Amino acid sequence: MMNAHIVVSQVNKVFQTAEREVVALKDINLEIPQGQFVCLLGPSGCGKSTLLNAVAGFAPPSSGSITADGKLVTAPGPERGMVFQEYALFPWMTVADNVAFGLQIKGQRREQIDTTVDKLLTMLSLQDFRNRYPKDLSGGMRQRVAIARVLALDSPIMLMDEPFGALDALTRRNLQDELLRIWAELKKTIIFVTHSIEEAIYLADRIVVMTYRPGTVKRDLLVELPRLRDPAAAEFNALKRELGQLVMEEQQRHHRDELRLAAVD
Ligand SMILES: Nc1ncnc2c1ncn2[C@@H]1O[C@H](COP(=O)(O)OP(=O)(O)OP(=O)(O)O)[C@@H](O)[C@H]1O
Repeated sequence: MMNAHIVVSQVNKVFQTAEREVVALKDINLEIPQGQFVCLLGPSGCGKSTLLNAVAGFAPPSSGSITADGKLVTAPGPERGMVFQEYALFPWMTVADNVAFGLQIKGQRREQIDTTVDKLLTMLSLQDFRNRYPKDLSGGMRQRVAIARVLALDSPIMLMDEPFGALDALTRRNLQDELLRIWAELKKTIIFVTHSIEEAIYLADRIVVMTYRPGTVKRDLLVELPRLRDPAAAEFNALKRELGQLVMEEQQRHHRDELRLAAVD
């Protein structure tokens, strides 16, 4: 596909530690069209964050290439916004100032910044919290601020590393619904890392299951269920079982690997 929004081509990533070499990514090829919601799924250690960080431009691949909008990724860029699991807010700034920060850096005019900030605070139900500081917010609220901050930059691509991992189930579902609504409205391309099978099926157009060491693509499938999806539906559960089997195989590899390493120590 020539006009894919993100193209990951023959990407490998090797970490060299004192004791050994870890092949975190091996022969990864992905073409992600504009507007697709992709979940990277797999157990701990299978290279999901490594792949996301490579697309973000934080840590380049050892070999292979990544392009976004046809341009080679060599560093972080404004067209790729990143949301981390840790909320990464400035503690000394209010909610509104945190959201405005990136726009100030860009040198936008005050009125324009205020308009954008108001719109985003409304979109994420944060209007009543605009003058609060991060420490006075719940985890869910903080993550809303982190999402608003990335949305302020209006990047066509959003990269999300387990953004809801630390939240309780209800808050998590709430933010998932919010994210789906925003995604449908703004038509962003999203790469979302999770180790939750249910979260991946609930959110994604496409799920890429990864293997553990080396990190390769084990399964790349489209989720055709209509939204909003019902986790209690039979099709949802059939997919959950299928993916559960795949993820479990990799988890067992992880476990065996740890036992083997413990035996060597
Ligand atoms: N800086 C590093 N140096 C050495 N090894 C690393 C480094 N970063 C990651 N790794 C290894 O690369 C592999 C992939 O790690 P990565 O963090 O991408 O996995 P992950 O799927 O995102 O897991 P998690 O869900 O725990 O974050 C792991 O085996 C990890 O130990």
